[in-house]
Amino acid sequence: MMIEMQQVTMQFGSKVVLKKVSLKVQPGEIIGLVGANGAGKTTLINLILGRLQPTSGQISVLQAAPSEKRHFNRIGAMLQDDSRIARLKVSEELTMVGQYYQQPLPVATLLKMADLTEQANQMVNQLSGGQLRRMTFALAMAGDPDLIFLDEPTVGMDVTSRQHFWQQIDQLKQAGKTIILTSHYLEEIEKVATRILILKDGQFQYDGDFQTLQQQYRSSQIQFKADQSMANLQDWPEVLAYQEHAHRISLQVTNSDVVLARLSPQIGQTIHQVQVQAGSLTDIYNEIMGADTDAIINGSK
Ligand SMILES: Nc1ncnc2c1ncn2[C@@H]1O[C@H](COP(=O)(O)OP(=O)(O)OP(=O)(O)O)[C@@H](O)[C@H]1O
Repeated sequence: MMIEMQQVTMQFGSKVVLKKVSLKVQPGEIIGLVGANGAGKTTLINLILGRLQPTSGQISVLQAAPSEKRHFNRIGAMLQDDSRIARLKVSEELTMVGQYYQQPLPVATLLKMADLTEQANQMVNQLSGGQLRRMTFALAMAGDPDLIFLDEPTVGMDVTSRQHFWQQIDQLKQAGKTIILTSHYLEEIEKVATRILILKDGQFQYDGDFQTLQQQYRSSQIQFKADQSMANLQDWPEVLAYQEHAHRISLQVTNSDVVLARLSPQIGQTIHQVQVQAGSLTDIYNEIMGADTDAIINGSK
């Protein structure tokens, strides 16, 4: 077992962030931890890393206490803060940090993984925001860890860097590493995670794989061409969102069977080219979070 949490509660003063949360993580799992700002994702990671003590409950990591010293060689964490060490070049900092580990990855490998080969001789404090994020990734990987934490890893990365980053994560996945990651880019989580945890109101509202989540919520997208506006569809209880653009109507629905059955007399008459797509993690997330998450994610709302 890589991680075991039993009935963990975390309070800051009177604010309860996690309520009796239990979690078991097996080797090779890629856990996508999602939830609104302030849901407690970083707090959960900090507890597992031993950077915070729970108010109550037990946590074990690699069969020992989270703060156990020997974890240093097996755990890598890319947290939200990027630290800049002035007066060191990228390759120098990676060499220096590598010396602390028993089995460091070669600097050239780290540079490749983080797509920083071209910046190897650049000063760390002169890297751009996205480059610095990649540097933080390289530093997290320096000891070739088995258990990897990635807290909003792709924030600030451009499109190409982001793609390169997820390719690396895919390789780590193939290599059997265990990864816990948070991201507000849910399409990224959907692709890479073998298990999704949705944190809301201090507990996991969902814990399982994406396919099961899709079946459970049956949230889907229906798109079609219509001869006229059909804004009245917004009143149907199964319709979560309605969009119309140049006679193309797009619906996010809770149960596509019900909606299609009701639309069926019009299909081929006033409705054409019907397409149905299973819901994305973003659709399902919106459904779970309900109306109180207008702020969300990816600017999709
Ligand atoms: N050291 C602390 N002292 C007091 N409150 C804290 C502390 N750390 C976190 N909190 C509070 O705990 C809650 C959870 O914070 P946390 O950073 O874990 O959320 P998150 O899910 O990671 O959010 P985000 O998506 O914004 O990163 C927030 O309300 C936050 O204000």
